[in-house]
Amino acid sequence: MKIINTIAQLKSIVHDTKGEGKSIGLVPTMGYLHEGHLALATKARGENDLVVMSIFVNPTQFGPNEDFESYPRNLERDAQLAESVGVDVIFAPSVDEMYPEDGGISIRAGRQSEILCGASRPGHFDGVLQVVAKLFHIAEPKRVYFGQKDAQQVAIIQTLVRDFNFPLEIKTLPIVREADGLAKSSRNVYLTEQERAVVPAIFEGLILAKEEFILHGNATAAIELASKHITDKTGGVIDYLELLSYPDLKAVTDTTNDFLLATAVYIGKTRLIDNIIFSTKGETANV
Ligand SMILES: Nc1ncnc2c1ncn2[C@@H]1O[C@H](COP(=O)(O)OP(=O)(O)OP(=O)(O)O)[C@@H](O)[C@H]1O
Ligand SMILES: CC(C)(CO)[C@@H](O)C(=O)[O-]
Ligand code: BAL
Repeated sequence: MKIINTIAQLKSIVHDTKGEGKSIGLVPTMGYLHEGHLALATKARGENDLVVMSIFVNPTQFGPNEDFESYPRNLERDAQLAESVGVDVIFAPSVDEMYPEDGGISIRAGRQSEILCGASRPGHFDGVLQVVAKLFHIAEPKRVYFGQKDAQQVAIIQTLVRDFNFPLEIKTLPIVREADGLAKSSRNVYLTEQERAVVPAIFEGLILAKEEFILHGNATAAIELASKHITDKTGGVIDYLELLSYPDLKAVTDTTNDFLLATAVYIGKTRLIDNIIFSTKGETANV
């Protein structure tokens, strides 16, 4: 496995790979890898000739009071894990390599970014689109792999690919969870032992809400049930807990087929997100 830091190095590898008629799978990450990331890489390994994983904590998607500086980083550990699942190339550029000067051109995410995480993190999805658009151009992947844990991110990137005609396929994988249901996240390392013990209640709350909604069709009651469960059990502060149609992220109607039940919860200073995507019959939907 190669670890490279410059765009020129990656472009050269891409040029050679494409010249041989081989396919490239891209797994964009911010590093500090866990089984969620490794599931994406494993899937990519099975479907592409060359697997490129980017590891880049992208400053343009963090707000001024967010955790850009403290976000966990450990390239050595990440490299071992990535190699163990067959990643061929880690692309780990510096901030200067990706953004050579201030005041360049940015992308503005559309309607789907005005709600959920986009409402509490203004500009976040503009930054995500900026970096993924660059990665798509640099790595020229045939397939790009994202986790459903960031369901709003997937929906917005699908819109980017459609509206800007990127010649690639977005592949989405289900959320990988700890044994007690907590969604795996690099930010879980921020949790104290006491916080870690109570956070499975976030997923429990989502399940309660989903079951309530499937049984009675009352979104407000479902959300109240989940909010109460999560607040009572974790002592956290709910940033949002909403039921929307997926992937268009609009208010649900009688004709909605796939639902996104999504939440963000502050546990102390740590902001955790989780969601369930399901169909009218309650089955987990393919996204
Ligand atoms: N538990 C998970 N299951 C499946 N995919 C995941 C999971 N966690 C992250 N991913 C996916 O991995 C990719 C990289 O995500 P990222 O590096 O931000 O990891 P993360 O653990 O979500 O970090 P954090 O939530 O702390 O920002 C994204 O496509 C994301 O959706
Ligand atoms: C897609 C991504 C790597 C862009 O920085 C990031 O938002 C993430 O890790 O989900
Ligand atoms: N996976 C989402 C990246 C972020 O929180 O900025």
